[in-house]
Amino acid sequence: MWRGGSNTRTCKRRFFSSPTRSRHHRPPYICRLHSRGSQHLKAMAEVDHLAAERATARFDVEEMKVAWAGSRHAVHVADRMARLVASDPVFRKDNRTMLSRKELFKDTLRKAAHAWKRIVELRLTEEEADLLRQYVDQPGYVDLHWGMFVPAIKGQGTEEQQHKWLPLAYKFQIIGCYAQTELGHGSNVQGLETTATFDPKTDEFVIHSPTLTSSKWWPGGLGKASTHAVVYARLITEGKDYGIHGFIVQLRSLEDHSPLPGVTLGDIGGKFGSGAYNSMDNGVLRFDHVRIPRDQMLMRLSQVTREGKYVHSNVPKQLLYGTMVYVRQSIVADASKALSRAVCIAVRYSAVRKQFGSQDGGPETQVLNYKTQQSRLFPLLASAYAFRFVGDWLNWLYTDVTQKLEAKDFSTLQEAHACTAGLKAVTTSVTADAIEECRKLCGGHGYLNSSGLPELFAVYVPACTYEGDNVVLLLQVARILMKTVSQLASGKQPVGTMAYMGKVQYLMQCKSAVSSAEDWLNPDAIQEAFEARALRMAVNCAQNISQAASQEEAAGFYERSPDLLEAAVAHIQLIIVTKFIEKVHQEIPGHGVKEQLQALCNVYALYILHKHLGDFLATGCITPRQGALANEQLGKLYAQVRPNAVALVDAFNYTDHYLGSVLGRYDGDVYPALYEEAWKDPLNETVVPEGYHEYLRPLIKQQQLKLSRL
Ligand SMILES: CCCCCCCCCCCCC/C=C/C(=O)SCCNC(=O)CCNC(=O)[C@H](O)C(C)(C)COP(=O)(O)OP(=O)(O)OC[C@H]1O[C@@H](n2cnc3c(N)ncnc32)[C@H](O)[C@@H]1OP(=O)(O)O
Ligand SMILES: Cc1cc2nc3c(=O)[nH]c(=O)nc-3n(C[C@H](O)[C@H](O)[C@H](O)COP(=O)(O)OP(=O)(O)OC[C@H]3O[C@@H](n4cnc5c(N)ncnc54)[C@H](O)[C@@H]3O)c2cc1C
Repeated sequence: MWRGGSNTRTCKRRFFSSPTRSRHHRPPYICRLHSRGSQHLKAMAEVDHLAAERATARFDVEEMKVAWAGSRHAVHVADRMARLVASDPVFRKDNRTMLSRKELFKDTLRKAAHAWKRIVELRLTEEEADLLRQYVDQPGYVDLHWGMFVPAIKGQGTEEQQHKWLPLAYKFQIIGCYAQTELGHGSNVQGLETTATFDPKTDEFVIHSPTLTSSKWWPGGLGKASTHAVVYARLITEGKDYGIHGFIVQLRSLEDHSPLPGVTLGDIGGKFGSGAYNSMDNGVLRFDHVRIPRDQMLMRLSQVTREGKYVHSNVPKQLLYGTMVYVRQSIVADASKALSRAVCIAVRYSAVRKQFGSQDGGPETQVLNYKTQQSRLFPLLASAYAFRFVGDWLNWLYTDVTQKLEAKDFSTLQEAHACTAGLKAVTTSVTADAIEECRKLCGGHGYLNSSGLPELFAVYVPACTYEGDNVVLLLQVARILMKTVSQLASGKQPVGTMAYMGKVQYLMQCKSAVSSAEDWLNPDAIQEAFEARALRMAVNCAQNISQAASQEEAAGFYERSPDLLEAAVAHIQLIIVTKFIEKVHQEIPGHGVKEQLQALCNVYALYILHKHLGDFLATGCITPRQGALANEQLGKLYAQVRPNAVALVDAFNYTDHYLGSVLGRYDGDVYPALYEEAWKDPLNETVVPEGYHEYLRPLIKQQQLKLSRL
């Protein structure tokens, strides 16, 4: 219907020699087809191409929305904020990938200012304001201002410092960022080089970048927007280096935004993908003996007295890393958002897209009906739900640990570190790979910017690196696992998410009782297999490290680090599976909702088991036959998910604006939208492209001349 080949050919001839034309003077063929497209769009606007899919759902979608969002209130607020953003033309984002870097950055400033205006005008609550910013969906300096600068002051500043700085930040009288990473060091925080030397004569710190590699490099919001930063630097007083501490440093004038004396700063340059994270002004910063008052050192954890004496409060020094722990837990929640967006696009489009299957001109097969499509897509759908629930749990853990820390109980600090680091690493790696898989699941159209997937990938993929490189974070988890295994012999009972290791005698020798595919639907069977696999992998690593008797323990750890990574992943996957099982055990209202979540939980667990079958077999937790039965059950579960798939992504409750994808439209009317979108590209502003007269015409003429001479 839309393959108007003959029209196109005629018109191309007609305009071959015409000069460039603006979009407002479209050639008739474009206008004709285009207006047909618009009319069609209008006529079809009320047609729901996915209605048949929605009709097959065997559960109450509205109640699933509640299960996904966490409460009826959460659904309501999110819905209101999403619509507020979607209906406001300032928040338009469909042209983002076509903007130059400068235009994109200015657009980000405009959106941030407009969002703030709306927040103030409408007197939005903190919860509403956070959601509004989320739905604006454009990385920018505000993410770092609210996400790291404010939390760093809250977590590491004294009451007095909070009292002074937070009201300024809350009202945007200052804009802040988090300046930790340097050109030479990011992962190794203790290796940072920037210095903060106390000068008792003036009661000031002198902040200095002694080398090129000590230049701050990467902080978001630093390049162009921030007036202030929390800067991490080596504290030197009385001639002694006391290691890394945080300092509030003003960078730019509050009058004209020019850098203060001794401060050199700018943007570090374009990043991966069009649009995407280029809206963020990641920056470079150097200090040349910049002086700040002593009371701008964040002094909650340790202090420097007027005389220059260093005093460390009686708290673990790792509390300095508290802001990173906070952000890592929020990144897990973000993973489920990014993953669910990609999956929503791929599921809806797979239900619309048809290929093959008809020999006689009858209807073709929806690609969602292909078993291969299901086996690639449904585990990702299940993972989105799994990450959502483990994210909620992690948020609870973080809040609980924070309350304990307030009461000077540091016993759960290690648990918080291991869970935030490990879950951040696993969920971001899976999500980044899954977005790319969703792009492939959408075939050629997935590669178009208008599918929304390239930009989502480009925005998301640095999450595998920022807030801690995923490998570095998993090695932290592995270290804690090794410590826990080594303590088992002394009878110390592990707690929290490590508690299962206390069942070492049983888990090291247990054999799975599964004898049919259905047996794998028993959560106890799944739990036991995952616990045994994780523990056996950790114990194997510990034995291998200790057997390298000639080596220091650290050298053994280094040698075995690839295996340790896998052991850490197994432990984290166990946590995700456990939290999903616990969620499904709760009372969940709504017709069919619990059954669907149960099915997704089983898909998630059995998919991981299938994917990592080598681990399960090598550690002897299950037999090859039991592995085959798990795969058989997985196939049955996919068939169960199939009629519910579209409704399961509808439950994410995303507006078309937030999804930003012509393939993921709620109404499934994909083709006219794709067609319409193509004409918006700046390259289509003229029929004859710029450069034709300089390069194409002479080339063609030259060839014609050569041919005519033959
Ligand atoms: C819908 C889509 C949306 C997408 C999202 C939109 C955009 C959102 C915006 C996001 C913006 C992102 C901005 C990014 C910001 C940043 O990246 S900030 C910089 C982050 N940097 C890092 O994360 C650095 C990583 N490195 C470290 O954390 C540390 O260097 C290290 C690797 C942990 C090592 O630390 P070190 O001090 O050298 O210690 P170790 O010797 O390894 O360990 C000593 C003991 O300390 C314990 N420990 C380590 N860390 C912690 C911690 N955080 N909390 C508690 N305890 C910790 C460790 O276990 C050791 O314990 P013991 O063995 O008992 O001694
Ligand atoms: C988009 C983006 C935004 C950012 N925003 C900020 C910000 O706002 N503020 C800020 O301070 N920083 C920010 N960062 C910096 C970020 O935190 C660091 O890039 C990150 O912590 C990784 O450190 P690195 O770059 O030093 O990587 P490296 O450590 O140099 O990593 C390079 C490679 O070495 C490997 N590696 C490193 N150490 C080990 C080890 N011990 N064992 C095995 N392998 C190892 C890594 O796995 C990786 O493969 C941002 C980065 C990005 C990409």
